[in-house]
Amino acid sequence: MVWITVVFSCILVIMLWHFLSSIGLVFNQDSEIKNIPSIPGLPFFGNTFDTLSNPHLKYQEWCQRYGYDIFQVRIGTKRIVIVNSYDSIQKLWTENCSSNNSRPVLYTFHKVLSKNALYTIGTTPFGQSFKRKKKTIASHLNYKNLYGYNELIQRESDLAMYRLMKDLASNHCNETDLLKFFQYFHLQLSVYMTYGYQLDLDHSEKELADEIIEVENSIIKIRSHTSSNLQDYFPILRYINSQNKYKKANLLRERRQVYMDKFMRFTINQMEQKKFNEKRQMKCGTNMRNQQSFYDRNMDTSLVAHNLTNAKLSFSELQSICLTMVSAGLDNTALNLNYLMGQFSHPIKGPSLQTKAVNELLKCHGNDYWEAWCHSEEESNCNYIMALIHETLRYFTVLPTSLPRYTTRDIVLNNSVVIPQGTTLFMNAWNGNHDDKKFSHPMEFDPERYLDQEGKLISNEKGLFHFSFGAGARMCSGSKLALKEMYVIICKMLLLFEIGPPKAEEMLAELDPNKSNKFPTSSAIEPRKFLVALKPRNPLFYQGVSRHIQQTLLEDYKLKMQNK
Ligand code: HEM
Repeated sequence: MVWITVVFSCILVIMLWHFLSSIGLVFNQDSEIKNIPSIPGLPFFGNTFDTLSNPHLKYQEWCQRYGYDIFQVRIGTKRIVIVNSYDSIQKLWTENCSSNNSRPVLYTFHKVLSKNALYTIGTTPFGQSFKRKKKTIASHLNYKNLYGYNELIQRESDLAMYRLMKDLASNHCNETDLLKFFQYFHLQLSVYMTYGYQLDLDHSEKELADEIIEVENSIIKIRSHTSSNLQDYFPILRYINSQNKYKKANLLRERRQVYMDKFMRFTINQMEQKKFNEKRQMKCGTNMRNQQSFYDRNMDTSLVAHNLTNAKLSFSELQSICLTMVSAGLDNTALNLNYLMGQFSHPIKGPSLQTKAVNELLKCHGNDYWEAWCHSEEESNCNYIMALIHETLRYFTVLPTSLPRYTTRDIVLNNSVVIPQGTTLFMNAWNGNHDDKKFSHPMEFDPERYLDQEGKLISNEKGLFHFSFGAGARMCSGSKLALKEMYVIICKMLLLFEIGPPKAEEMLAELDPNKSNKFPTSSAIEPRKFLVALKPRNPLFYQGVSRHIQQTLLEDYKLKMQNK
């Protein structure tokens, strides 16, 4: 009798197991890829627990411990190939760029957070829609188009600097955390470039800017490759406490929708208003142009205005591009700039870095502070500043595991190993950027590594100095904008300020990105808060800049804000 019950129970368990796996509730594990070493892990969980926090460091450790440069891990049901060394990343990402040009579709992000398929370009799987979106953003952010934004970048950076000077004066304190300041600058620029919308950061819209920064930052955390999204890898978790789990994601989506709709409505209204004004002008012969601010006159160049009238895109594709423009560089650009300010503020190495940078910058502009101030947005012609930027991007590696890739064809490595179509690849950008076969003393911050003996920026045939913007077909589309923003802001910060350490030692920047990472489970490195002390480098020039901005830009800016 007992044995009948046992057999019957076994059959029931097997049937239940079969049924649950068929609906994806239990283990439906990807099979091991042949000839690629596997890192030993636990039954059922695989390597999940080892990779929840600072995964790039774990991958680096495995690379050293097992001597494999490319290996596979298993996170729950999914196999992931991790690529670690500079050479292998370059080979896989650039030489096989048409085979690894997609992104994995993940349950939480693509099916829960991004209802209505509204996700950024960086998370869009390969296909016709992706191609249309990528082409549009690439042409908006290419050198030629960005050149047209020089005047805007000049104005916005001047106004941002003026705001900083005013804040320092009104707080009667020369110590500050610059992260928000850089985020505001990027946000104001990208919102205008996207929608022709000028955020009023001095008055009513500071809260709106803070809301955008907070929501976008929280979404980045939800998007972490593994740790916060275990339900992507363990389907059964999707059914446990699902209401609560997705509440936060849904709330963020709704909050995001509010400002995205606000900006879009604004541009559509402005375009209609413009048509109406043009008709009126034709009828009455009045010229409205003189009463318009710089921002009104140039709003036609915005991405939305341009693509609403030359529509090759669907409306949801246009929204997806807008989302990318608002969110993609907001943290990345600001965090890199802030990290460099931390390097500058360091009591030992910081002063010599700054002196060299200021001298080299002035040399490019006939040793004239004003020339350097007024022309920094036109050409990024100071090699040393460019080297500083690339070293910051390399050393800090804000996205240490980059963005995941998904293979659309088989990739054959060394004529023997096949990475099959449909495999997820992670780039260990941290390891590639700190690979001592490519970068000598990789854990030293040394901008000179990017300069040749004559002090010129080392040219790299493929423009690949590091992997901080990714590589290959899905490389960052905003890299030129990010470089330009960083260049202008670094020049202006250095011309205005000597950047020093704060009084309190505990508020000094920690320069090892891994030691200061506030969120080791997130996909981006975000250092803990630190302060820098700012002192006018050249007090006469400092006063002059303040007067110049008041006289030349503030009137126009106020006109725009009054007309809003
Ligand atoms: C310092 C600032 C930035 C860093 C470090 C950065 C980094 C990255 C990285 C690592 C990727 C993934 C690349 C790959 O898979 O190979 C990426 C993708 C992307 N980035 Fe950036 N980014 C920055 C700024 C920006 C800005 C300012 C924009 C636009 C306004 C932008 C737009 C994009 C887009 C559209 C993609 C997706 C490309 C694709 O999937 O084809 N990024 N970025």
